[in-house]
Amino acid sequence: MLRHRGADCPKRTPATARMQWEALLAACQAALLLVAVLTPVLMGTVVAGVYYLEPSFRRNFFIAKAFPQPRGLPFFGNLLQIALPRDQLFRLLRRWRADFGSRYVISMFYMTFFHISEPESVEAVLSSSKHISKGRAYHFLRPWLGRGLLTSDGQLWHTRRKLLTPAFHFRILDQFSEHLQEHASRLVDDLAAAARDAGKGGAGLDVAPIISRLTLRAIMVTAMGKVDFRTNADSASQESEHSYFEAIHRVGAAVVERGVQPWLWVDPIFHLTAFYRRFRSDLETLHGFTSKIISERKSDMRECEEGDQDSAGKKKRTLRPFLDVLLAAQGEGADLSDRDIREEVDTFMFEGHDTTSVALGWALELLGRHAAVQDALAEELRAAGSDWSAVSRLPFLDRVLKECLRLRPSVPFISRYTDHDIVLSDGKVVPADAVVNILIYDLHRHPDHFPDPERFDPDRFLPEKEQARHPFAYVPFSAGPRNCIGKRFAVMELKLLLAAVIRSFHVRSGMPSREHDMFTLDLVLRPSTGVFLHLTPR
Ligand code: HEM
Repeated sequence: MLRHRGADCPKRTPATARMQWEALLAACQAALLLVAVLTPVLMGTVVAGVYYLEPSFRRNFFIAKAFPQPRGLPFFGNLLQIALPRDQLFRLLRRWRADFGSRYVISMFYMTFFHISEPESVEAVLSSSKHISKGRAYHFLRPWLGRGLLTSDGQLWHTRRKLLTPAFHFRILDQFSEHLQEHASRLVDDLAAAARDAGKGGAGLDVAPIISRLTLRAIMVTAMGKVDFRTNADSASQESEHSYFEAIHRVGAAVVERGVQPWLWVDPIFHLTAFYRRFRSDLETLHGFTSKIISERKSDMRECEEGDQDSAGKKKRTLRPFLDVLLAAQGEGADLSDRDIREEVDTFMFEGHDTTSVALGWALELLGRHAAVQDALAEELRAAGSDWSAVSRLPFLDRVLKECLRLRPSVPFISRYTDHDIVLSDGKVVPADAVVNILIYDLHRHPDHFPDPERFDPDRFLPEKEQARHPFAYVPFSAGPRNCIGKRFAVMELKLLLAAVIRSFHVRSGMPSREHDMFTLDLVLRPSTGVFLHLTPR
């Protein structure tokens, strides 16, 4: 039976309404009080739990007190200071170097990070065969690069490094010089065409995408054996190259942004974000691009297999380029799955083109600010002629390139986990199990080792000056057992490309004059907007 609702309800007088309102307020206050009491208790429990479970956090926290630290908040540490866009973050790191020196720490929650940029500590970390595990930032590269040479450690890293080192032997590099010279001429043609289209006005031409395209093709033709890229790529290939670059830029940015937002370190939380959906689709693009390179090379190799045997039908022992080394090792039964090979190809495609691309862009930009150095270099190149082996030995070109990589190191920071305590000469200790970030950008500006550090002066690398300097004051390719495996390749490529461009153009910079405003924090020293140059044919 239906009843009329109003019949049973007590009448709502102003007094009952006030009482209900007060009860509601009291309930809210109680709830707020509960939250206020419980939150610190909960946070305290988490912190205490982590400290209890992980004694190294506790130990490092106290040891770090000997180092200067930017003032942060209790519990959060410096977290809120680093929650910045990446270009501002780049400048913040420079300010911290100016304010706190070349050894300081920052913290986030219970974690401490040691920032170093002076040769003694850098040597202690890099020269050791013990501190070879990579820091936390590299974990975020794993979905992309897996356990390739850059991100792996332990026995796996040792085995792969041994397998791949011969792929960068100087005899192999000699074979590459012809390909690289072809690419150098192509770069000059592409720049000339783009400069004509861009005209003379404005900030000039953004050379970064043109150089990236060229260095990507150079690594594909040489290390990956993709010889069809010697000729002009068709429009489908150009489109997939373009998507590859865009995906690399976004994934690099995502890795840095994840690194400064600790809540995104937890995979299940990261996977809930829109950020992750974009990241996953970029990974598909990157992995699709490299898988195609591998499958094409596999079928090319099957076709060439017979030519690989001597007259007695035995396999010839030859030095092979990078991808062939991996595929041959797999064919001979090495413990290398298809996925392992793809992870190495992803690693070398990225390291092998993005580093050289930013290095060349920044070298041209620096020369575009220093006309006298540029003219002296052009004169040395003119006198040398076009023979590659002569170019590789030119002393001024060598010094110019070194100075460019000092001021604009392609890899501005690297990171390690320490294996054991490192006692520094002043008695301070960098403890075991700590994350040490080596700020190469700041190291190369240490005023004790590079007086008037912002001045562009290739003569800092005259032989007598180099010999007098601390060997770990200048490490653009890192140093010690985990140094850059592609250093010789990179130097050869950069010398050839730089020589070709300077022989063909007068270069003038179109960038803002304030140095640190041009960069954004990334895996490589990426420009915030582009690398703008005015190019005039010589
Ligand atoms: C200007 C060019 C380059 C610069 C400045 C550079 C710099 C570096 C640095 C600083 C590291 C150490 C990274 C770390 O410790 O986290 C490194 C490692 C590495 N580089 Fe390069 N690199 C360049 C070009 C290349 C090229 C052309 C290749 C490949 C063809 C390459 C492949 C690698 C690989 C695979 C590693 C990891 C090595 C290992 O951990 O054993 N790099 N590079």
